[in-house]
Amino acid sequence: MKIGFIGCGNMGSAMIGGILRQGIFSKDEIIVSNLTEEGRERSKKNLGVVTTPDNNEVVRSAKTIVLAVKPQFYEEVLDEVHNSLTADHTIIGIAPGKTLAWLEEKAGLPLKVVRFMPNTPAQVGEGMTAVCANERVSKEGLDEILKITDSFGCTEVIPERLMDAAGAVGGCAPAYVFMFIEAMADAAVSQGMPRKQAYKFASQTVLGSAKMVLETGRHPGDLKDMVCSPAGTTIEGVRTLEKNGFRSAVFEALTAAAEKGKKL
Ligand SMILES: NC(=O)C1=CN([C@@H]2O[C@H](COP(=O)(O)OP(=O)(O)OC[C@H]3O[C@@H](n4cnc5c(N)ncnc54)[C@H](O)[C@@H]3O)[C@@H](O)[C@H]2O)C=CC1
Ligand SMILES: O=C(O)[C@@H]1CCC=N1
Repeated sequence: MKIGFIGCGNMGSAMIGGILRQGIFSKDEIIVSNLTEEGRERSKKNLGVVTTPDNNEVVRSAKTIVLAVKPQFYEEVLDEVHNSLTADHTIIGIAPGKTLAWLEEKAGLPLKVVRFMPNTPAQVGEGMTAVCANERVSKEGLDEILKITDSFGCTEVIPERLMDAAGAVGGCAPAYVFMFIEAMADAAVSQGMPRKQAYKFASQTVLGSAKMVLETGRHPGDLKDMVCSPAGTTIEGVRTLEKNGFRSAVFEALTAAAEKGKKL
């Protein structure tokens, strides 16, 4: 086995999907544990990977271990497996608030520790993942790890102090974007557009706008100005968004998410 996942729900399966698609590891090089029979069956059926109910089996079988359970279960999982961990293991935490130092302390021995902050667009190969690692991870070791995150989208290596910011603008933000898409589509439906078509318009518009920011390198405000004709329709919408505190609402939402990350 090349890599093991303890827990495999939304985020674990999104990451494994990318790893398999890019051929980083094959199905029989990935072992996944899950508490529930249903979860194991889902991983077997959708991903074709090896599954087990035993978290220790994952640690005994693979040297790179991703902790893909909810943050609340990190401590009990590390308690459960710490006797199977060795100095040759690399553990990868993907939960907000679980720092490199905390993970190493709970693992109970000096070992290589990495943090990812991925997001669910990994499922379609368009993830945005932040990565940081402790000093035991060599440059070559980090390069191997980055091949994994690159398989499901873009990666940025960042200092650990920025992980909560990355959690807000990367990990959590798809939820806010989906809310924005849903709200735009609702408005189009209220104007008479069929629901399915409204989702297509809203989603493709978000995708295209994001692509413009990435590909032109132009300031988002500049790109916004390009859309706003004098005395036109768009600027009326901009006025309404400003009146309703759109930017401030987004600012506060990401700040709340980042602050929560610091407390977990
Ligand atoms: N969902 C998201 O958008 C993102 C999630 N994350 C982080 O990823 C981690 C996983 O989140 P999700 O995939 O959303 O959760 P999830 O609930 O979809 O998946 C967790 C899986 O772990 C299994 N599990 C629970 N306790 C277990 C145990 N003791 N041993 C083995 N398996 C166990 C559950 O049955 C479930 O299938 C969390 O720490 C979360 O903070 C990070 C970035 C984005
Ligand atoms: O809400 C959460 O805890 C996870 C972390 C980042 C996105 N989802």
